[in-house]
Amino acid sequence: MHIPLAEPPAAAGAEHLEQQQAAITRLGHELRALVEATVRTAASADTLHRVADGVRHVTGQLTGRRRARTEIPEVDGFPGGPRMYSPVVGAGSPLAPPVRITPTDDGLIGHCTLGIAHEGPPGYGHGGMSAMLLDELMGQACTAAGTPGLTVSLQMRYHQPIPLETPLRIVGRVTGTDKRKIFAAGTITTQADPSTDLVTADAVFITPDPDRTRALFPGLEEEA
Ligand SMILES: CCCCCCCCCCCC(=O)SCCNC(=O)CCNC(=O)[C@H](O)C(C)(C)COP(=O)(O)OP(=O)(O)OC[C@H]1O[C@@H](n2cnc3c(N)ncnc32)[C@H](O)[C@@H]1OP(=O)(O)O
Repeated sequence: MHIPLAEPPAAAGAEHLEQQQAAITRLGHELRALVEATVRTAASADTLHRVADGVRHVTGQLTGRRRARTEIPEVDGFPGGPRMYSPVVGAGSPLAPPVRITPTDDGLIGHCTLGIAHEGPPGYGHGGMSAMLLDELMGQACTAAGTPGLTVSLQMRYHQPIPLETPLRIVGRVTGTDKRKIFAAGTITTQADPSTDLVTADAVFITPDPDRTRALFPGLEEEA
């Protein structure tokens, strides 16, 4: 089964889409600022209770239709398009750094800075965050190469701790294919010193067969 990559939006509706994405991006930015303030604050218990009440009030304003679990958001393109709520690249997700990705001749490069909210050892990034960053970059590299797949194996090697609040460079590239299997490799370095690998990874992705693809992604089936 050929999995069609997401098309760019048609001109009609593109303006609405851009406005929606801009609003989602703005809310994501403010939510990340809230998360950052939350994990750094030394505010008193009274202040924390007052803020919690305020946040509960704000959350109550996000009413209306809720997206179903397998529904692909109208602001997204899947696979190969924007993922506004991805915990890695989603501008609208308070969980995401978010990573900004650009294509290269050999794969993809991502840029991001991890904050205290992504801390593992004090002052350094959580190992699970590194795995998430590399899984995403390698997965997106598979899609960019025209062979989208799901991760079935992820081998991580942690050489040095990832410094927080330091611009990072994440590389993902496809190294080979074998029928439905796609092999990929990735590295994390700082932007200042791209020749010193801090974390490296190898992964295997598999393009699901047609029946599995339809079962896993009913939203993709409707679009295709
Ligand atoms: C549409 C995409 C959108 C892609 C969208 C991308 C979004 C990016 C998101 C980031 C990445 C993720 O988080 S992905 C989420 C985390 N991953 C997952 O949840 C995947 C869970 N796994 C699965 O659902 C399943 O394993 C599938 C559907 C991926 C594959 O199942 P299957 O189709 O039954 O495959 P199966 O027959 O078992 O295996 C096919 C071939 O691969 C080999 N194989 C199986 N496992 C491994 C393995 N660990 N290492 C090496 N090789 C393996 C088998 O021996 C066989 O080789 P041979 O006999 O043919 O030689």
